[in-house]
Amino acid sequence: MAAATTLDIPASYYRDTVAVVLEACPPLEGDQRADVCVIGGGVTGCSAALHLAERGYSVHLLEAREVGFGASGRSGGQILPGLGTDIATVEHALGRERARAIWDMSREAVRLTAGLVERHAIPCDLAWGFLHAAVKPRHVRELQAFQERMARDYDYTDMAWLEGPALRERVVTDAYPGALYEGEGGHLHPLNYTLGLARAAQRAGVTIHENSRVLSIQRGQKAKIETDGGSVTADFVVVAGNAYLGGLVPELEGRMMRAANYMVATSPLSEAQVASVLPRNDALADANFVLDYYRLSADRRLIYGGEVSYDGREPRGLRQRMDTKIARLFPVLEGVPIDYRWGGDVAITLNRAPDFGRIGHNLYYAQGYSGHGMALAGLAGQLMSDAIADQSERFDLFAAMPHRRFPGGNRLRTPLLVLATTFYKLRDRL
Ligand SMILES: Cc1cc2nc3c(=O)[nH]c(=O)nc-3n(C[C@H](O)[C@H](O)[C@H](O)COP(=O)(O)OP(=O)(O)OC[C@H]3O[C@@H](n4cnc5c(N)ncnc54)[C@H](O)[C@@H]3O)c2cc1C
Repeated sequence: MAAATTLDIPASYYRDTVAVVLEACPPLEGDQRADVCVIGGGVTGCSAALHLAERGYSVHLLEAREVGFGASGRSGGQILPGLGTDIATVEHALGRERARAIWDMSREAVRLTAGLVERHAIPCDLAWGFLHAAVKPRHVRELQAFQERMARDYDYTDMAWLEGPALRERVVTDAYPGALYEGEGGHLHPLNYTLGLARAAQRAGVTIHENSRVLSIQRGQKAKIETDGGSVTADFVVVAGNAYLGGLVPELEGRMMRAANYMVATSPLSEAQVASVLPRNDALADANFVLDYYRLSADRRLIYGGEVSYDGREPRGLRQRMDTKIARLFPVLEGVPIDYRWGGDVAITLNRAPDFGRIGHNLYYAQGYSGHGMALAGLAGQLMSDAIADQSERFDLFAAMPHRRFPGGNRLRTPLLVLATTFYKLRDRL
């Protein structure tokens, strides 16, 4: 019998529209044994667990709170090719050939997402179409150069530059001088997607324990992963705690910064309002460094994200600012109530490329997607599963990306990031 877990996720539109019920996920008790212990029940951890179980490994997944508690259950739900960083950063670090392989895998990540949704019949409202919108003339030049370069060097041609009436057919506002349309991008209900992966993992034989925060990992030929209720002894460990990991793995501290990002969901829009906002149901992100992004939900709410905070506290006047932004973009939505607002933590690396790696011979991790992990996290899970099964070539390609620690240690890291982001916010205004 399926038993519903109590979703201990901060109030959000996603939480109120959960459509996937997991088998019971009781807290870990006693001393257990598994081939692999996965730490973290977001997309990274659930995908790793699912792919490992499909390869025949016995897997225990330990989640500190509830599956989807982290970024995966709170995200904007946009699934996009590419990385959180510019492809030029990858080329600079690894050369054109490896950058090309990584770009191709980022596209594969989107296809993998769609494949998982289909194969496991995950009810997550997957829809296609994405607009990368210029806010100022500098963005127009940058996006057009990007389109040209990706077609020339990466055979990525599924993009169209839109402006004027062609753009207004997709987003009905005068705010953008132009936008790059990508047919390969799309959006979904991120919490239902994450829960759907977890349910598929359970069906493949994974044991999931919620309310089971890992407190320590004793390293060794076999690792012992401990919670306050029990332990799992495993040949391999997959660390998928991302922004929520804390100091569990000292080697990972300082390799990413945690920043909160905020979202609101309006009341459901009328058909007429939808036609005056996003008539083709695309997702959109603007080209600012501190970007705004939005899409429609299946029940026609505008799900709008933006605004950052580094101290975990909601920025003052958040709701008012979101209201103003929405009304400025779409005057037709002025006065439409905001029914929900919530926040979640994003893990940002210094170069904004994802950070994959192996510590010792048996601990794997993937983190720091820098706000671009909805599709990549699924691929990361699959690549960690491949690597554990001795097929590490593709995982190693990502792991080759060099990462520096944030300067300043624990005390100075946050102020430095705030300074850097303030600089980019100012730049966004130019
Ligand atoms: C508001 C917001 C909007 C976003 N929008 C987008 C978007 O539109 N498109 C996009 O591509 N990306 C977006 N992202 C980023 C994307 O959601 C993440 O990159 C992705 O979900 C990361 O998945 P994950 O599984 O690695 O981490 P998470 O989903 O954060 O999962 C980590 C899990 O590990 C658990 N955990 C941590 N430590 C422990 C421990 N010690 N023991 C046990 N469990 C532990 C946590 O409780 C958590 O559930 C957004 C993020 C946020 C916060």
